[in-house]
Amino acid sequence: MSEKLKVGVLGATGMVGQRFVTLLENHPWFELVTVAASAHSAGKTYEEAVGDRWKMETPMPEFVKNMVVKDVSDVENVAKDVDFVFSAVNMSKDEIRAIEEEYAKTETPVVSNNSAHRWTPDVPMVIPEINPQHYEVIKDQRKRLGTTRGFIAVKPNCSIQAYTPCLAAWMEFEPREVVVSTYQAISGAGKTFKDWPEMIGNIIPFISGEEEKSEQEPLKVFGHIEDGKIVKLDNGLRITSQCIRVPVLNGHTATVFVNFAKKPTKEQLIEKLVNFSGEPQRLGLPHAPKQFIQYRTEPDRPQVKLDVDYEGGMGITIGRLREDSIFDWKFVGLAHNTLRGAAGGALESAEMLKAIGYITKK
Ligand SMILES: N[C@@H](CC=O)C(=O)O
Repeated sequence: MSEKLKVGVLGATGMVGQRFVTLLENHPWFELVTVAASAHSAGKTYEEAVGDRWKMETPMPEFVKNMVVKDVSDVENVAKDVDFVFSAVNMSKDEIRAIEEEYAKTETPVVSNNSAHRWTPDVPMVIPEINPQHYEVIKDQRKRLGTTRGFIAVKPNCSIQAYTPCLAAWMEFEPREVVVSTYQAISGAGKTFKDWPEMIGNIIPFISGEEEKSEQEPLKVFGHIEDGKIVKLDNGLRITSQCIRVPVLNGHTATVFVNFAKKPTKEQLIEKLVNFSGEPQRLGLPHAPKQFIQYRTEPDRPQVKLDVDYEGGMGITIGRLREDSIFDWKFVGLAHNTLRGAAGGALESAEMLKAIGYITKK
């Protein structure tokens, strides 16, 4: 492997930013050289800026402690030293849309965890195992932005990761009506039990904007490119959801009911799940799970404590697939929300973008 690509993390002090920092320690292809955050953190060392707000299970990596945090709004100053950036900035949606475009216009690719650009029609929203073909729209986005190298790519919401891969694996059976309830960990809100003690022994039946994302984002992931824009799937697949915050640190669980146009057998469904793999597996990307979806036959799986870290938090665990009295089939899925569902998913996307030539040395 030639020289590593230099990367910056925008919003490096928040929970997703911390996850990026942790995942980038000793990355074989990428070297973290710049951390950027709000003006309040700028000028401090990373260790000082984070203070007692370090939320990862492992200690802060030594290599980042003395890096001086840059002001994320000082776009030219951040962009000059990096080949691309990960974005986990914490601003209003309008501000995020604007600043991510500013970075792209400095010819710096942006791989974003934020939702702000998910519905920009020429911005690919990719789960690399499912729809890497959507990266082709980057050439149209570059025309709009007037760039030759810079672009924005995003990943979809964490809440969809425990069931969208199943629907992808089962597309030939034509899933139609899907009813989902998600049970979402508190790290999805950037919190631990220390800073959200109200969640101990509690359930909150509302997560702002989450149900719309859970219902609509899979349709863009399953969409196609038409005239330089991604058009969402319109084949009769409809998803309805309820999203609930539960007292779990990491791991979003989903209970799912599905009707199909062509009802498959249980054996067919399981066979499709366990054999589902994509370009990340074929290319052997550093953060690609070897087995993307595991199926557990025990009646009490998936369990957060036993399964959330499957394949380093990048795999999905499915269980309890059984016939339903109203729908065709029902099952339970689990995905790690800050790994597969956030920083890990964005990192796998960046690895894919490098492997297929969209992110290169400046
Ligand atoms: N919006 C999500 C983020 C994913 O982890 C949530 O609140 O859980």
